[in-house]
Amino acid sequence: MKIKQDTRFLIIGLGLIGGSYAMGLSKAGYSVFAIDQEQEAIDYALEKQMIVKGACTDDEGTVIALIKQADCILFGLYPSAILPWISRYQQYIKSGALLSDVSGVKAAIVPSIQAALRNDLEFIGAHPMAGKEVSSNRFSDPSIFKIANFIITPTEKNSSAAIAFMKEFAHLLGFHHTAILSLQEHDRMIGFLSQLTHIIAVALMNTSDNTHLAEYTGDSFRDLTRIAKINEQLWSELFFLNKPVLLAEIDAFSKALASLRKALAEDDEEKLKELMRLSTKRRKVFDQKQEEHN
Ligand SMILES: O=C(O)C(=O)C[C@]1(C(=O)O)C=C[C@@H](O)C=C1
Repeated sequence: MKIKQDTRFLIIGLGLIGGSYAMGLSKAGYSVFAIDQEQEAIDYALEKQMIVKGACTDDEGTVIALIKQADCILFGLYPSAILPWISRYQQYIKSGALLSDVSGVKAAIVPSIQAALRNDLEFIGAHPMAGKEVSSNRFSDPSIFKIANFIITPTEKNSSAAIAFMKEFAHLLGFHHTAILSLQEHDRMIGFLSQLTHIIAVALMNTSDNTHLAEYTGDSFRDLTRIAKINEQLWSELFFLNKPVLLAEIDAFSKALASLRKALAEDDEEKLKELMRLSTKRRKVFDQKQEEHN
């Protein structure tokens, strides 16, 4: 299984990431097709030449025709919507096709998808670590992948050919770096790196009604709360699907916050400075690793 110039990609769900995949693949010369529940998303993708052909979910005849000719199907759907889609439509998928997703959680969804899939098809999880604080394919922009990491989460059900295909896919979309993680490693990593950060941004924004402070703010508040403008449907689903990991991360964060509070309340200047030196040291190592990466 290799990406060939005539490989036909079908994107299910033309949101920000689905749309950015479509745009990037089309720009690289591939034939991209799409299915979305909104006719408006299809029309926009056609107008911007992100896809060759598209179908709205209720146009059953065209949907089935597009599924039948696809070599690679990419789900830009919410995680919980993938399995029902597969149950309904896998009967039409071409034998040997590869399926993948963009979901921010893996252990809760990948094993059940793989178990439900026909034996002549293969599903491999993937997570593009890129996004914006807006949804809709109107904001599609494949340049968001340029500085981004791409994570592939194979299981024992995946072939080395499928892993190679996804690596090549990440390369052709311009991802900066590709990593391989198990489903559990992925979910532990994402619980801290992405989910806890969204929780903190929401909590910070909700600490008080701070909207009148817009005319005074500097970068610190702006940077820390950019992601507080959040899609509650998607993110509540992601949080519940990774609940034990996220609860543990929230507890660890609360502990870190409590030690800062304690040092301040007890006028323990040395402790306060020690905590700041620790964060500075860790952030410097993080910066260094990012630079080595670039
Ligand atoms: O940059 C943002 O707005 C993001 O939220 C991107 C982000 C992240 O948390 O870093 C969010 C979700 C994706 O699954 C991957 C990356």
